[in-house]
Amino acid sequence: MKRAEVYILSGFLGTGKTTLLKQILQHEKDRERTIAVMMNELGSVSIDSDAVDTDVPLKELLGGCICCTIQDKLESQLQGLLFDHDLDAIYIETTGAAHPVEVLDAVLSPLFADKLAIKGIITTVDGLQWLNRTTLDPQVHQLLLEQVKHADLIIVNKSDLLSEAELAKISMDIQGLNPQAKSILSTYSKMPMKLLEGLAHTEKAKGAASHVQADLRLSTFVYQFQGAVSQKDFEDFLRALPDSIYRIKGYVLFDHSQYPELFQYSYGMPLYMKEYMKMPLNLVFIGQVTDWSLLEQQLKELER
Ligand SMILES: Nc1nc2c(ncn2[C@@H]2O[C@H](COP(=O)(O)OP(=O)(O)OP(=O)(O)O)[C@@H](O)[C@H]2O)c(=O)[nH]1
Repeated sequence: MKRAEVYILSGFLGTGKTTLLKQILQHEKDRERTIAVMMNELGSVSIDSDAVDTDVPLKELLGGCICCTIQDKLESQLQGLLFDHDLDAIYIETTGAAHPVEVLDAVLSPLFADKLAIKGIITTVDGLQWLNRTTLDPQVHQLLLEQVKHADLIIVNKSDLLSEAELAKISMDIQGLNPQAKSILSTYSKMPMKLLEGLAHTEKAKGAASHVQADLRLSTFVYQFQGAVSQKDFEDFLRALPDSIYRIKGYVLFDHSQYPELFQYSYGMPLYMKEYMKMPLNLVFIGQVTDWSLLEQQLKELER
């Protein structure tokens, strides 16, 4: 089954996300791929939707951030897109206020996570703002750092407004924060499109060796249980998990029940909610993990 590639465009307000999206859409048009766009804006009126041609399915999520207030809306819109179109890729432009972990969390609903292939997070940075970042509100400053730390590709934009020395300083800062990501200097968010095609978020996570230096980038993993497991064994498995796993959610069927439970786990805290119907037994993981194969093995053993 073809999975729709998912690209998340992150970056603070006004850093060049829409400018980037326009170029990507042109590139996808040239490649004749079927794509959809989701745009999230905090306000109740869409500002950037003109950037998207009318022949590209576009879902707008207005009036809140996908990572918090309008998660449910995102889930139903994504499900609608997947149902109505045979998509090659989905581009999600987030609000500048979105945290990358929360965006991934919002996108990966256990109902359809197995139909998506998360390809990566592309973060745009306004070079001048980056240099002056310590003058920002501390929370905004922290968010800027998180958006860079968790990116797979970083576009240091608006380089026309900076000197060579300033550009060198920014590149050093950014590579220091996230040495694994590719970072490029750009004006008007221009980038070689082969970088986009080279992004491989999940695949990279599967293939890499586990002993390499801790990877700051996020990766995701979806496991599908074939049947029921013991609750005690499942809880033992949870207790042994490393801190680098931020989030798990999905449906787990225990051998003493008829229907699965909705399972939520964030930063070490598990929560169960009874369901009263059959649900796909998908478990979605989000973390800073370079090799999910050990975890996959442990999950398989729970089913024995
Ligand atoms: N000087 C200069 N301006 C740029 C560059 N890239 C983008 N801009 C301008 O910066 C402004 C913001 O760009 P957008 O692409 O709308 O940024 P955004 O991240 O989508 O903004 P939000 O949707 O508000 O979060 C626009 O007026 C762009 O024309 C650049 O490299 N240099």
